[in-house]
Amino acid sequence: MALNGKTAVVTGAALGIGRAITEILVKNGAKVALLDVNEAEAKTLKKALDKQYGQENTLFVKCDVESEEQIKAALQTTADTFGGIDIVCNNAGILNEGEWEKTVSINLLGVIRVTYLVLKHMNKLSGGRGGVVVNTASMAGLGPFLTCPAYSATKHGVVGFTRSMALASIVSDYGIRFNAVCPGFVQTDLMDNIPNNLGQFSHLADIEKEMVEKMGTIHPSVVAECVLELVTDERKNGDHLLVKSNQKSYVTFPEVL
Ligand SMILES: NC(=O)C1=CN([C@@H]2O[C@H](COP(=O)(O)OP(=O)(O)OC[C@H]3O[C@@H](n4cnc5c(N)ncnc54)[C@H](O)[C@@H]3O)[C@@H](O)[C@H]2O)C=CC1
Ligand SMILES: CCCCCC(=O)CC\C=C/C=C/C=C/[C@@H](O)[C@@H](O)CCCC(=O)O
Repeated sequence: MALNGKTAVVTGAALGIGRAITEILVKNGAKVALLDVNEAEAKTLKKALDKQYGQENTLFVKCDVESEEQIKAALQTTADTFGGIDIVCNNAGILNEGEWEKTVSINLLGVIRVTYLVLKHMNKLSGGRGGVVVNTASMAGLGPFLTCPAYSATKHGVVGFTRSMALASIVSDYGIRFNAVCPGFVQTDLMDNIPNNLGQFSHLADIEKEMVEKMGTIHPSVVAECVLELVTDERKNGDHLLVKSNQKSYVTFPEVL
C-alpha cells in the first residue's frame, strides 16, 4: 500500500510511539488525524509537522478512547476532512497497575471501541475503501509480565482481538487487514513513569529494572518503522511483529484446531 492520498488515524499520537508513528506516516505521504487527550503536546507536534510538511496534511482532534462519543466525532471529522479513512493505528495506552480498570478501559476496550466504530468508514461492504488496522500490543501480550499482570492481560487481549478481526475480515470480505506490533521496552514517558505505576506490585520494581537491563530498550522510531511495514505490506493480515532491542521477528502462534 502506497501512502500517498491515504488517510490515517493514530490514537495516542501526541507522544512516544504514537508520535513516531504519526511522523513516519506523514513523512511517507499519508494525511494523518492525531487523536489524543494531551492537547498541548498534540498541538506542539502538529505545529512541527505543519512547518515541515504543510498544515493540510494533519488534523488534531482531542479524543479520549474511553469515550464512544468522542471516538465517533473524531472519526467523522477525519472522514469529512480527508474524504475517508484507510489506516488506523490503535496506539493509545497506559500502564498503571494501581488503576488497572482504567488500564483495561484504555488499552483493550479502547482498541475494540475504535475498531468497531471505524468499520463503517473503512468496510468495503458499507462504502468504505478497505485498508489496514495496526494495533500496538506488546511483548507483554505474548507471554507473562509478572510486574504488570493487568497490563499484560490487556495486551494479550489486543493480540487475541487482532487475530480474530483478521479472520473475521477475510470471511466477511471487509477488505481490511488487521495486524499488531509487539515491542519490548521502548524509551517513552510510559516507561519513565513505571516506578510510580506498579500499584500492589511495586515490590517487584527491582525485577523490572533487571528485565530492562537484560533486554535493553528501543527507540520509538524503530517501532514506527515496524508499523510502517505492517501498514504497507499488503500480504500482512493477522500478523504480529515482535520488536526487541536488537531484532524484529514475526510471531508464529500454536495451531489450536
Ligand atoms: N513504552 C514501552 O515500553 C511500550 C509501550 N507499548 C504500548 O505503546 C503504546 C504507546 O505507549 P508509549 O508511547 O510508550 O506511551 P506514552 O505515554 O509516551 O504515550 C501514550 C500516548 O497516549 C495518549 N493517551 C493516553 N490515554 C489516552 C486516552 N484515553 N485516549 C487517547 N489518548 C490517550 C497519551 O496522552 C500519550 O500521548 C501503548 O499502547 C503502550 O502500551 C508497548 C510496548 C512497549
Ligand atoms: C515496565 C515497562 C513496561 C513498558 C510496557 C511494555 O509493554 C514493555 C513490555 C516489555 C517486555 C515484556 C516482556 C515479557 C516477557 C515474557 O512474557 C516473555 O515470555 C515474552 C516472550 C516473547 C517472545 O520472545 O516470543
